[in-house]
Amino acid sequence: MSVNEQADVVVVGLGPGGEHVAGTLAEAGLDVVGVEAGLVGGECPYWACVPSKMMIRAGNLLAEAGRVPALAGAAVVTPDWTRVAERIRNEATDDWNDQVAADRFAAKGGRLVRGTGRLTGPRRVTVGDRTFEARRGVVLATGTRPRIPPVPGLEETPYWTNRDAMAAKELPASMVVLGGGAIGVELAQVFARFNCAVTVVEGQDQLLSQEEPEAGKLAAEALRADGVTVLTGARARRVGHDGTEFTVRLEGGEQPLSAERLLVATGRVADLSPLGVDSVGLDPAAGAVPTDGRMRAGEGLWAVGDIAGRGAFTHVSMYQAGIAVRDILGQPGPEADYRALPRVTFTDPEIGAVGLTERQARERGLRVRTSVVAVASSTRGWIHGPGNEGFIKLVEDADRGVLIGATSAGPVGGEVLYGLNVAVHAEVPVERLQHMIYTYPTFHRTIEAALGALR
Ligand SMILES: Cc1cc2nc3c(=O)[nH]c(=O)nc-3n(C[C@H](O)[C@H](O)[C@H](O)COP(=O)(O)OP(=O)(O)OC[C@H]3O[C@@H](n4cnc5c(N)ncnc54)[C@H](O)[C@@H]3O)c2cc1C
Ligand SMILES: NC(=O)c1ccc[n+]([C@@H]2O[C@H](COP(=O)([O-])OP(=O)(O)OC[C@H]3O[C@@H](n4cnc5c(N)ncnc54)[C@H](O)[C@@H]3O)[C@@H](O)[C@H]2O)c1
Repeated sequence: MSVNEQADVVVVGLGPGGEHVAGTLAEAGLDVVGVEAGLVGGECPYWACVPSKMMIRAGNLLAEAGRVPALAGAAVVTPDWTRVAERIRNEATDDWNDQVAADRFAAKGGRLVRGTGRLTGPRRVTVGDRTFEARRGVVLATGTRPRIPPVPGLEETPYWTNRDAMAAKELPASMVVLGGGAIGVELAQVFARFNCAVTVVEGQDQLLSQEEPEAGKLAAEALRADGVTVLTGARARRVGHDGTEFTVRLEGGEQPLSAERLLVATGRVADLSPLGVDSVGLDPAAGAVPTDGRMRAGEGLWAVGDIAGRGAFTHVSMYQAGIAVRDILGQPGPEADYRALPRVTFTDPEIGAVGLTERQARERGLRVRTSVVAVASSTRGWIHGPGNEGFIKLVEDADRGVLIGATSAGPVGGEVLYGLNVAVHAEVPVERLQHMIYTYPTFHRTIEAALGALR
């Protein structure tokens, strides 16, 4: 009979959230087992945030060079994807090898167990033929996988997900992107800037459908300026592949789209059933693990990151990890608060947002004042010239006189968002924001103009 192994805490999944929990608890002196089925570090460093932002950095350089003639003379650039692919392989992912991360965890005192973990009861995780009993409890941090929509024919084709796109040594000549959310728009723009003919097929009426309509419109204009064909309100009816080329037939469309590659970027799902959540009384068919403000999902059970369903972002997973760590160590601190949840889509222009959209605020029955001011109308935006597209949109709870949402789009729009993030998080009265000194001539001075334009 095998004897169960003991630990203080077992963390299942070592993406950004799980790695942070496991490493911090191990450093604090707990006996921590970290279970990882893939690479220590998870999606973000190997197939998501980091390599995609390296691609974007490269694409933005090309675009900036294209603005030289208007402002500074002449520039001839020759896009070469091999430089991007090499940087991702050599600098970002170590050729998709996680030894450095595994060693880092071991150096903190953690015990790495490679394999697929499964809950087999309260405080119990089984990995292959080993079962671990966690004295303090189990932390679930297994992230998400791409959601593949049930479009007839799609499953039988060699479609790409983000993983294939991040590992591409060469770019296809043409690509259809299914889904115009964060992944779809970021990668569509990069690929187009490296001369791939891209078509984005988005089911909703706007790109970035969870953001402000102005954000979706701006993203569409930016993509079109880079030569991307943007189809909104468009749904794939059937997908095929003849060994060389994809065909995508759209609902109501006559001519099918054809392309060398098809990237599916239609959201993410958490797979709770194989995780054995039913063994602790949770619903395996649910879309996420429900958690309280301390990231508790039950007795001796916590969940952090994408799997908690409160925003699929690395910064959310790290934030929740910090809260779970405090709770496990019995340390005081505030509970999770998502009022000022920030996100940035790293297109050019960057589109950052925090808190509620105008529509979400109105749906909550709030009395709302809003404003939208173009970055180009600010001194800095005007000086910047080509590439100055963008805007600040503010959403104010008029009864309380505080901002509850904002969008910052433009050059470094994600950085400019920071001030708005503070305002929403700390509930700084609009009246006080209006009487602050804003450095001249910065992009963020558009915030001052937008505060004055609230109606
Ligand atoms: C293309 C792309 C770009 C992105 N860009 C950004 C960005 O710029 N900024 C941002 O904030 N977010 C971005 N994201 C989202 C970000 O990658 C995720 O929110 C983040 O990785 C989630 O972290 P996590 O800890 O929840 O899980 P993950 O990173 O998904 O890691 C989960 C880990 O658990 C492991 N695992 C799963 N099941 C088991 C099991 N049963 N047993 C053991 N191990 C298991 C997996 O192998 C994986 O390593 C991007 C995502 C994509 C796809
Ligand atoms: N910069 C960032 O922070 C960043 C970048 C990439 C991804 N991410 C994270 O990863 C998550 C996943 O990204 P994503 O782009 O896959 O998801 P998403 O939810 O952001 O967007 C998916 C889009 O696909 C559309 N869609 C769904 N089914 C469709 C269909 N059958 N046909 C056409 N369109 C369809 C949706 O309407 C939606 O607009 C994001 O929600 C985000 O949390 C973050």
